[in-house]
Amino acid sequence: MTVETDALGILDRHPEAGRIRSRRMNKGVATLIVDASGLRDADRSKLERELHDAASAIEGVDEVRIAMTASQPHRTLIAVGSGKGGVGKSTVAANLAIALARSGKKVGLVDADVYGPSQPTLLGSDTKPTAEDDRLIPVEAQGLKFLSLGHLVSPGHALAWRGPMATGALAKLVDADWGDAEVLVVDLPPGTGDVQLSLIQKSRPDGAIIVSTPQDLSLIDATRAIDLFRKMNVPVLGIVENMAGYICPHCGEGSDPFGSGGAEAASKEIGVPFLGRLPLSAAVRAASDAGRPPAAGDGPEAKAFADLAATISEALERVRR
Ligand SMILES: Nc1ncnc2c1ncn2[C@@H]1O[C@H](COP(=O)(O)OP(=O)(O)OP(=O)(O)O)[C@@H](O)[C@H]1O
Repeated sequence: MTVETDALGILDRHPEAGRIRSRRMNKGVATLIVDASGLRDADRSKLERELHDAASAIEGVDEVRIAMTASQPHRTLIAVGSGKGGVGKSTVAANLAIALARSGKKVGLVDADVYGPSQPTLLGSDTKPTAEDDRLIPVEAQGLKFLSLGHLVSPGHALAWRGPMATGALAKLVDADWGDAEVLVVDLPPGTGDVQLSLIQKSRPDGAIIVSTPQDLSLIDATRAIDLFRKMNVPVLGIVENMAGYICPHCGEGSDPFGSGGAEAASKEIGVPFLGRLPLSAAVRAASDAGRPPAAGDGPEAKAFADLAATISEALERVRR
C-alpha cells in the first residue's frame, strides 16, 4: 500500500468497512470497490453516500470514485399453480414459503392471484408496502418478505385485470426490491387461461408445483395445468395432494371424503413426481383463516409442510443440474 493509499485507512472506522474490497489513491483520486451484496437499494445508496463523504473529507482527496458491486444471489422462482380454484393452492404456497424460510432459506412470496389475492389474510398482515424510486419494498411477515396484487388496489375493490394489465402488475411485484431473497414462491391464479399463460411467460419460473385435491375432476384440471407449464418449458417439480384424508377430531377415525391416492396414481400416469400429501384438517382451515399459518407453528401440520419444503428443495436441485 502506498503512503497515499494509507490515508484511506480512516475509512475502517465505518461500521460497514468490511464491505470495502479494494481501496486505492492516486494523484488525489480515491477509488473504492465496495461489495453491496444483499443490501436493499436504499441501504446501498446510503452506504455509497457515507463512504463518499468520509473519503472526500480525507486530506489530499480531490475526487472519490466508488464502484458498488453485488454478487446478486441467483433467485429461484417457484410457481404454485392449480387447475381449478378452492383446492388450497394459496394455503400451500404460503405454508411452503414459511417452511422453506424455517429451513434457513431467504424467501419471498408473491401473491399473483388476480381473482382473489388472499396472502395478506393467510399471513395475518395488513401492512402496506412502501415504494422507493417507483420500486416496491416488500412487507415482512412470518419470517418472509411478501407482496400481493391485493396491495395494489384499495380494499373492497374487485380486481378486473386481464392479460397485459395483470402481467404489468405482476412484473411490479416480481421486480420489487427483494434484497437478499434466494427463493420467490409465486402463488398463481387458479386455472389455465390466458392470464396464467402470460403470468408464466413474464415471471419465467425455474420450476412449478401443482396443487390438487384427490378427486378425479380436480386431477383432470391439474393435468391441464401441468400441460400448460410443459408447453412453456417450465419444469414441473410435481403434484401436491391437498385435503387428502380426514381424521375426525372427535372419534379419531380416518376417512377419505375426496377419495384417496388419486394424485399419486395420476402423477405416475402423467410422469411427474408426487411431492406429498396434506390432510384435510379443521385446524389448518381455522388457523389459516385467522392469519396463523400452521407451518409457522409446531404441530403435525408444520412437520408436513417442512417435509414438503425439503422434497421441493431436492426436486429443484435436480432440475437445475
Ligand atoms: N388441508 C386443508 N385442510 C382444511 N382446509 C383447507 C386445507 N387447505 C386449504 N383449506 C381451506 O380451503 C379454503 C380454500 O383454500 P385456498 O384459498 O388456499 O384455495 P385456493 O386453491 O388458493 O383457492 P383460490 O385460488 O380459488 O383462491 C380455505 O378456507 C382454506 O383454509
